[in-house]
Amino acid sequence: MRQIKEDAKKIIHSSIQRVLPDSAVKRALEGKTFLGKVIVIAIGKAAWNMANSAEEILGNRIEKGIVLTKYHHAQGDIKGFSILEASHPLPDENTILGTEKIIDAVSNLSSEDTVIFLVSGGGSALFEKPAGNLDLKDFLQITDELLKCGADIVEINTVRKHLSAVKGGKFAALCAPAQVYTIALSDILGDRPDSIASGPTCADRSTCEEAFAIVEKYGLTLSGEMKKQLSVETPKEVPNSTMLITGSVKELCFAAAAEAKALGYAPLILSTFVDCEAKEAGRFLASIGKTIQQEGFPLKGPCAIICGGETVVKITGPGKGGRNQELALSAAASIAGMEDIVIGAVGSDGTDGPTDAAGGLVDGQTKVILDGAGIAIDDVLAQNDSNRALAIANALVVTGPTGTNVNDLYFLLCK
Ligand SMILES: Nc1ncnc2c1ncn2[C@@H]1O[C@H](COP(=O)(O)OP(=O)(O)OP(=O)(O)O)[C@@H](O)[C@H]1O
Ligand SMILES: O=C(O)[C@H](O)CO
Repeated sequence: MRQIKEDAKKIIHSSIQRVLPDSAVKRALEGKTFLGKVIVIAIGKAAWNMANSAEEILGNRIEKGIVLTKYHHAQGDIKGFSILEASHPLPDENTILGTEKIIDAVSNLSSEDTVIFLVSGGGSALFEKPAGNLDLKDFLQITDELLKCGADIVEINTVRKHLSAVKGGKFAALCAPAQVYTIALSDILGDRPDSIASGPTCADRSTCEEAFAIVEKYGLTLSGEMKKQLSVETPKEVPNSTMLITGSVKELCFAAAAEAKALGYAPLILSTFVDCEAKEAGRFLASIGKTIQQEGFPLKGPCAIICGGETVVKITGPGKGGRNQELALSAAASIAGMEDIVIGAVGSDGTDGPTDAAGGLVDGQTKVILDGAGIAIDDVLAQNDSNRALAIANALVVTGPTGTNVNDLYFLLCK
């Protein structure tokens, strides 16, 4: 059992290392020529790594650079860059201050100048200036409601784009007449460009009508000013902007499969679009493990079933946890007592919900340990308290900020 867990840890570590954005950003910039001034703006959880790679390629060509990332995600100074940090997943004053500095840096440019925009997931919370007369308080309220209601990220961002002065293509308009070249690391299933960090430089495909439908679907609270801003349509064309997507959950799954194979497990990538409730995904993955061990298909052990995605959680309790921890804990209930099986769920960014863990790694003993401690998994899930339970069962995965952000990896290893 110990070996299979060690193998699972290697798969987590190696797959995340292989999807760091560094070499992809370098490839995207190598050999490119820019006429006028070059301003580099990097936002999101992977902003520091992306900016650092841009600096290695462009060096003194960069007139000004700004990184705006999550607290504790910057890894030091980068020559020519201001390094700013702010709160995630809920914005704070530093979000708005940082965003204003970025707007200043791209104001008064000419049509010969270029803004290189390096964008990664987390950018929606980190890069924000409220539209119209909205303020930070309004954003805290609506973001909190959106994150707790069970809406998926495309829905969440449809609402945020209409309330923001920089999302949904509006940042590209602020850069005009300069050209904007966006290099994006995708944490959106299917890589819809205008949803990645709410598409600050993309023509927005979402509409006011869709935003109001989401408000109604989840019963969100709107002030008068929010209703007014939600009725203002986002740009449907951004002629000064081009975009390249350099990485996504697909690469994370391929990397996990390669490492599993190297460790002697026959890999099968089952889905890169898992978007159901976290606890349902956990039970489903466990059911595949049972099928393998009892029926011998779709693979015979040793094998690895690999999925990527972003599940949702409807927060109903006061506990502490995250999507991946909830998935892993739910899987633990279903594989209780089984041998030679582990199930892992991790966020590639290294943070799962408002916790210090990246996710969970469980086996047949996890529930046994929790039973022994008098902890019932169903109660924990009802309280959304997966972090505490997995800590007690020694089943947390802790990586710290990884420097990348391409959704979540779910896998099972079976012998
Ligand atoms: N107690 C909890 N249990 C389970 N999930 C939680 C809990 N508290 C918050 N969450 C979930 O955590 C998510 C936010 O945290 P996280 O940073 O992991 O999201 P993210 O998708 O990586 O963010 P981004 O897309 O902006 O990079 C929300 O979807 C929220 O539903
Ligand atoms: O920041 C965001 O909006 C999410 O991470 C999706 O990119």
